[in-house]
Amino acid sequence: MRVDVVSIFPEYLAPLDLSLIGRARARGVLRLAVHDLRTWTHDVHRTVDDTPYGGGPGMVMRPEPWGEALDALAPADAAPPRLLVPSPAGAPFSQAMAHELAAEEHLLFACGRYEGIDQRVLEHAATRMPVTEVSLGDYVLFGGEVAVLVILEAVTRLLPGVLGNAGSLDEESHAHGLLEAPVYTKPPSWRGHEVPEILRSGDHGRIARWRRDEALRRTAARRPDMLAALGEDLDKKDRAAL
Ligand SMILES: NC(=S)c1ccno1
Repeated sequence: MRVDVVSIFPEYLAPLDLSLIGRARARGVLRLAVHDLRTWTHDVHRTVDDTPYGGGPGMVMRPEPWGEALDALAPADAAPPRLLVPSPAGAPFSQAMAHELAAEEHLLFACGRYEGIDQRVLEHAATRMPVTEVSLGDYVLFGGEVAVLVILEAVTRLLPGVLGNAGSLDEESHAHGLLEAPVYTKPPSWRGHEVPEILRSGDHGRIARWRRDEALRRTAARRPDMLAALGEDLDKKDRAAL
């Protein structure tokens, strides 16, 4: 997978050199490049923003640098990337979207700052590539860079060969519409707290059932919306756990 990130603070993306993402890059599983938007400015002050039409507080990111950046990174003679623009006004990011993005060949992230990017940049981009405004949640950040770190971590870990134990993906939260069950390791007793006996029984059938029941109970308590979405997918044993 190829990923390009455009930002006025490329150093914000430095964590993408670390840990499992850094290793995926070193192995060529992820070909990632971070670009400074000011590369595509031409004035002495390398200006990327201006006052908003219609008045109001703050500044808006000018369309010209963005237009040239997208022309350079998504040339008309190449397969178009999927353009992702982190924004509080975006569609909610989810594990399902992470899986969708993990199947893409080329992702292009545009990190907005100030009051945002001139809307015509997204409108023009949409004439030649898929554009998705995406939100991590109902809150406002200084810009899109932190959201890119989160999204890229969620996506990269789904790429083949990145996680040492791909089985981890099967039981984790949101893998099958439920929150994951609690996990335990040695010692069996710790400060008066015991590991559930079932997990030390060696009975893998009963252990699997216990984990499913715990996941159902946790989901019912913390995310009833997720449980409701499962609807008919719950069988009699599932309903008995609730
Ligand atoms: N909620 C998100 S993703 C965001 C981006 C910029 N500000 O908030």
